Amino acid sequence: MSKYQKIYVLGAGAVGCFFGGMLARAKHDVTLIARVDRAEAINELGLEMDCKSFQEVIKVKASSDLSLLRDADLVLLSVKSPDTEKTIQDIASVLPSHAVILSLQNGVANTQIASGLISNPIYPAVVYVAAGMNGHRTMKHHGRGELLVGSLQEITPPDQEKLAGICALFESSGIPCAITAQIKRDMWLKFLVNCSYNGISGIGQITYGEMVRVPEIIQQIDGITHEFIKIAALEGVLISEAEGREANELIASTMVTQRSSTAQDLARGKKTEIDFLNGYIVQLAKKYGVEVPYNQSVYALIKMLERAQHN
Ligand SMILES: NC(=O)C1=CN([C@@H]2O[C@H](COP(=O)(O)OP(=O)(O)OC[C@H]3O[C@@H](n4cnc5c(N)ncnc54)[C@H](OP(=O)(O)O)[C@@H]3O)[C@@H](O)[C@H]2O)C=CC1
Ligand SMILES: CC(C)(CO)C(=O)C(=O)O
Repeated sequence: MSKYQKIYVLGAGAVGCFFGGMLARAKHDVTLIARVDRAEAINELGLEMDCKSFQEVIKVKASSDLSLLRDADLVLLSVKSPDTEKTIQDIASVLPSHAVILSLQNGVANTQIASGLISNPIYPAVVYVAAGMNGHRTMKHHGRGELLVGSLQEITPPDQEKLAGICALFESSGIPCAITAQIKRDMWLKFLVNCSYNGISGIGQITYGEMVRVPEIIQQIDGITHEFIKIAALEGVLISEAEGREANELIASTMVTQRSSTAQDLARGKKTEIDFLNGYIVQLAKKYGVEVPYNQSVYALIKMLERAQHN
């Protein structure tokens, strides 16, 4: 029997509904924590999973009540990065001390932010899935769906046991999940593709498949990647140009019809995660006295679009 009996998905958006839905489909005890309207819609009619390999309506509990987390064994943190701090503060007094948090978020800062605010064990996951929400109760899957999990510190035997339990839970639900001893590097490799694709997909509101048909966009991606690799090296993460190119190409070929989560935020008039993506690279570049004009341009353009929406 899994040690993670009570699972809460904190942030029932695209990623939360994909992974939470898969766990609920495999009959695990899952509650999606969502905004009120979404929770009502899912409780009333179920979560529709429009996946590459199946289309089903999944019966899963949903609520906007964070006090439910008092009996949590596992929390899948799937709010956007700008919401991490407040969300963790909101659950800090509720969550039992044994509950484990797994961050399913992009970027390389969330686990550290969260662990500074709560004493529960918290692990990062590197998430390769392409998903979006159509309305409140339909999750549209555009490709992949696998996880790498690890610890930002050296993996101790108790960490190993917790991470193995998490992998067993996901594997039992049809989600490939592996423990990696080099999670920092794996997070940076995923972070790279987010810097390459998310902003540009958002600016153009275009899919990855459409993006890579434009030679000038390929040049932009190459420029972003070149700068990114320099900054990663300064942060102690060595990624070769060939690895970077391969990581980028794999996204375009496995998630052809996806628009980035940043594009989805802009389309909804929501603040994006850009400060945690290209903006983070810009911030590090300032610290190291390095120029990153490609990342700076994407960052500035997303900031402009965000501001235009909020004026
Ligand atoms: N979409 C994708 O394909 C992928 C996304 N990711 C990453 O996963 C993370 C989640 O992304 P995604 O699922 O796309 O984001 P979404 O915006 O679709 O989902 C987040 C959801 O959490 C809700 N939320 C935030 N705070 C609370 C709260 N306190 N109580 C209840 N609900 C709350 C948000 O509501 P509201 O919008 O009203 O604030 C939103 O519905 C991000 O870090 C993203 O970068 C990683 C891989 C792929
Ligand atoms: C993998 C990818 C690029 C999928 O869309 C993603 O992480 C995102 O959109 O934020």
